[in-house]
Amino acid sequence: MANDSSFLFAGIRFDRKKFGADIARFQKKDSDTDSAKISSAAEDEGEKTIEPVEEKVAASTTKKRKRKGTSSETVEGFNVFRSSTSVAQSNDEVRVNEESVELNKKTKKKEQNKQLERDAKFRKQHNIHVSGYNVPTPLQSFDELKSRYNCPSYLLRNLKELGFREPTPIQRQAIPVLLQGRECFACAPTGSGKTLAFVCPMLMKLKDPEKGGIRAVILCHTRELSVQTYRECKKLAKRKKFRIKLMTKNLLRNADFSKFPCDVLISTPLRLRLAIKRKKIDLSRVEYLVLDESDKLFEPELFKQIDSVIKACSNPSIIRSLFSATLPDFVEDQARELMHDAVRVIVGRKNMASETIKQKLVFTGSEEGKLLAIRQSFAESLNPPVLVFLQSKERAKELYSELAFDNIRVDVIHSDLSQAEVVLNPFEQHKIFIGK
Ligand SMILES: Nc1ncnc2c1ncn2[C@@H]1O[C@H](COP(=O)(O)OP(=O)(O)OP(=O)(O)O)[C@@H](O)[C@H]1O
Repeated sequence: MANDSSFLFAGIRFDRKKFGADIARFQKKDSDTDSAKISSAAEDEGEKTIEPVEEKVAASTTKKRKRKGTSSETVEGFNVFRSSTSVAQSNDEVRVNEESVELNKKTKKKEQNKQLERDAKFRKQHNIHVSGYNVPTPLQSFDELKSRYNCPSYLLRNLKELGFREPTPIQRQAIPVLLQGRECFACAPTGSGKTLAFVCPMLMKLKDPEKGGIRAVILCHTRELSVQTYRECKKLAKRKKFRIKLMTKNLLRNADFSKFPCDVLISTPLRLRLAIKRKKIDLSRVEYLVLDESDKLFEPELFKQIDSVIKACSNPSIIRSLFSATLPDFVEDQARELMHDAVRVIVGRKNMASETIKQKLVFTGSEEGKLLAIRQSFAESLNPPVLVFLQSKERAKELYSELAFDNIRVDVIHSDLSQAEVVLNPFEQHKIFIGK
């Protein structure tokens, strides 16, 4: 229609001088008057509005042309087909892209499933049982510490020098779990290498010595165990200047904990609790907390001390781990309350002794029967060195006094004896050693 009207008005001249006042009036009224309004004004005022109409028409034609111009590329001639081809092409491309993404996803999923199967098979082979979300692949060898986790060379060298060729089952699984930054509660038999399973990832996480405060805490339920853990730590950290400290009585009494350069602190719960209460030791920077022999640590008499240590380690990104030879249900319940998204790793069967230890249950009928059975075993089959564990120090003392009069080399160890009185290596002495 606009084109038609432009034809109608073509060639007509408009005397702007003559109709200047009217033009001004119209412009004042509404500068944005649309063509409909102008055309109605043209109807009212006849010739007067011809030029604006012409202008508007021209403008609208230009606009239309412009619009046409913009669309003409796609509408005219072969462009029509070209545009539809390009749309089809881009649709094809999108489809192909989607298909390849889908394929990639499927291949990835397949590969993941295969890896899960391989992991399950490997765990079965090593008697490792895990539960928890997204448990990392167990270690095939210590070399994987380098290839998968970029383990520093000092640590690999130390492992080699200590003669550790292959990781033990607990090490195979607990190390990757902790290196992934996951919390972990682990249960593996006595002597299965649990210490290395938590010290190795701890040293890797700490990377380098730092001065800012205590960064890792290992809690052990007895002084003897804490000394042993301290020694293991020192051996593994050789060639790296980590400040590894053992919380001794002396340290507790004399140290200025406000300036305490320490990367790793090893302590019993009672000493650490005293340091928190009396010396205001700051544990808020601790990134790594290990509860070793956690079944003992969670027993009622130690629980209060553990609780205050756990509360003092207030760093929100702390990684906590529990290691134990047995995992009673009450410990597991407490561990679950304490930890977030933890992985449970059990080697062998839960609460079972090592399969390399032969066990025998002997029915003796009465208390006296026990003594008789022990004497009989010594006479028949048990060759010293032998360790005899008893429930309490009273029972240890009793058995010692009974056996001391027999013709055998026997010694006793319990907490009433001073460190000087304790002979620490019964195996060198070839004795029967009775202890609590
Ligand atoms: N991968 C390994 N290869 C060979 N020996 C190892 C390995 N890991 C640890 N050991 C050694 O095995 C012994 C027992 O290790 P460790 O004391 O850590 O066991 P554990 O599971 O903590 O025992 P416990 O429950 O009595 O504390 C140690 O002498 C340790 O040096």
